[in-house]
Amino acid sequence: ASVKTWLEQRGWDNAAGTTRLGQRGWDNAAGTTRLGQRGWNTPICCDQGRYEGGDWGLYSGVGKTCLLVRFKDGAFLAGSFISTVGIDFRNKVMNIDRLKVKLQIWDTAGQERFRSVTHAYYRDANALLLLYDVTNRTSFDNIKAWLTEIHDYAQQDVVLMLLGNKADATQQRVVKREDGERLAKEFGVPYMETSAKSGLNVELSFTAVAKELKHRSMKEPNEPKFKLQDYVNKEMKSAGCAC
Ligand SMILES: Nc1nc2c(ncn2[C@@H]2O[C@H](COP(=O)(O)OP(=O)(O)OP(=O)(O)O)[C@@H](O)[C@H]2O)c(=O)[nH]1
Repeated sequence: ASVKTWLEQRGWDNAAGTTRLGQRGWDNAAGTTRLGQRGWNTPICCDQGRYEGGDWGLYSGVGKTCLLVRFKDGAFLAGSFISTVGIDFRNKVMNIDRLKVKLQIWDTAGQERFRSVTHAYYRDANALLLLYDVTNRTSFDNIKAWLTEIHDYAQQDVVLMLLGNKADATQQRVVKREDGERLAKEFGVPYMETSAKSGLNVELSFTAVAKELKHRSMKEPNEPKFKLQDYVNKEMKSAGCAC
């Protein structure tokens, strides 16, 4: 969709095509604007999926909350696992291309019993971070079903990223990186492996999504298209990452 269409789909008026980021809910100098309040930029971490038969399974524990806490506070939530109830919100201010941006991030519960709640939220998301757990084959196998679900319910041009989390757990790994890459390629979504425990690619994944959204809203007619996967590859390469 054109930028104009994209903005209109989100209820922004762009008649003159001249409005700028600050007017669109990107954080201002006072740090008071909330993207989420304006229908903006709300990546969700989610892990639900559907078995072939069509029933939903339980996909709790892939590390959504830990990834978010790592991103927001730079820490790893070690110890006992407390499952998210319903939905949780966290805000984080980032600097994107010299602009201060506040993201509102929705952390969804992975348990089946909360599915109707979480379902309602991803329809309004501007971006979705879709997680599986590299130590849990079922969580990976159900990504296809989850992508179908996104196709059916999320906004048509939602920004997507597939993340294989728990990459630090080398001993327990059952899903190869190549499998994740292949699946991402098949569905045309950017992909990388992350670790909430070590911090691997956590900042990068959120930054890449925020950049994509910012580029979409700010795009000048002659500006080249921002390519999320290229950006991610370049950043990983320059960090010397063999991941
Ligand atoms: N080794 C390792 N463990 C992780 C990582 N991320 C999360 N965990 C562990 O996985 C378990 C579940 O993490 P959560 O972040 O609570 O999982 P969740 O996906 O939010 O679960 P729900 O809220 O039930 O949907 C916890 O015991 C974490 O310590 C990671 O990157 N590496």
